[in-house]
Amino acid sequence: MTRAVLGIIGGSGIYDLPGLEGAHEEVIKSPWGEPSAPVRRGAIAGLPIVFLPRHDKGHRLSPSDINYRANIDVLKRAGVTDLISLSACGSFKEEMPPGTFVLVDQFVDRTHERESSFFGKGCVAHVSMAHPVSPRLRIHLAAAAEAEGIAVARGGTYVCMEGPQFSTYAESMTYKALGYSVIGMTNMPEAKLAREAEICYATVAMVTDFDCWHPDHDAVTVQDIIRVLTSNADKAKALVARLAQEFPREHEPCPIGSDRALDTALITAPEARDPELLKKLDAVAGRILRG
Ligand SMILES: CSC[C@H]1O[C@H](OP(=O)(O)O)[C@H](O)[C@@H]1O
Ligand SMILES: Nc1ncnc2[nH]cnc12
Repeated sequence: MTRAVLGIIGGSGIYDLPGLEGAHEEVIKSPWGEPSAPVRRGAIAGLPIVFLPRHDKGHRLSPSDINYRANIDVLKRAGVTDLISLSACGSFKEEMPPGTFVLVDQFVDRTHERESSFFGKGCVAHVSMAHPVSPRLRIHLAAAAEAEGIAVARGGTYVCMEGPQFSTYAESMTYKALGYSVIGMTNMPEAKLAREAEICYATVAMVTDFDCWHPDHDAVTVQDIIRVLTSNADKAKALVARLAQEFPREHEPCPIGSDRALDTALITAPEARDPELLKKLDAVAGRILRG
């Protein structure tokens, strides 16, 4: 049995997690470079929690400047088994207005300027991303949201754009026509890297705006987003507190195998592997490489 450690990545408006018992900062070194910030470790209702603000305090980092590999690597080193991303997003659905928390179950990756894999030359791996979100985490999140009286949508597709500019009207209309639910700039490659690191991942996509497609709403601005962020952030913190109270203390095996994703992914023959890359993979792929 593995002890559950819940990781929380705070997005826009969530730079701290108040209420962490015994909270302390920990600087964790990563061979993948600088993470966004030191992690903040503590507990809620006795459940170990590791918090990382992806834009750092003061929102210093833009989505394209975040070192997603270092972030996931340090969370893995910190022992995180289950990871929740708290993210602001725009909505393409009338029935998902600002204030709605969308428990997305799919992602579309339209980013193009980010390192999106731990693997590559000297150790090639292809993990499945067919089902990118842990169904178990979504169930726990839905129960916690219900208990807190938070309006949730159970399922939806999050399209991740590169940014930092918001979408054009044509892009927004296209995403809407394609049936996507929400848009943001950060959950890819984060979700892919979590899968490679065998960490179960789920997103709470917290709607702040209708992007720019809605005939009755102006095109989104950061000022509009900030107005909604504060109340979303308060609800998110209540959600996390409730989730932690109810969360199983032993990591539950993932029904879709997110926590064993590398069992079927490595293709490079042992004798063709690059020792330098293997060293960097010590945390992410240690389970499978050490055998
Ligand atoms: C401040 S609006 C745009 C910004 O907000 C979202 O960030 P996060 O996912 O970290 O909450 C969105 O992805 C953009 O990065
Ligand atoms: N409309 C939008 N597009 C991209 N990222 C966002 N984050 C919050 N709202 C957004």
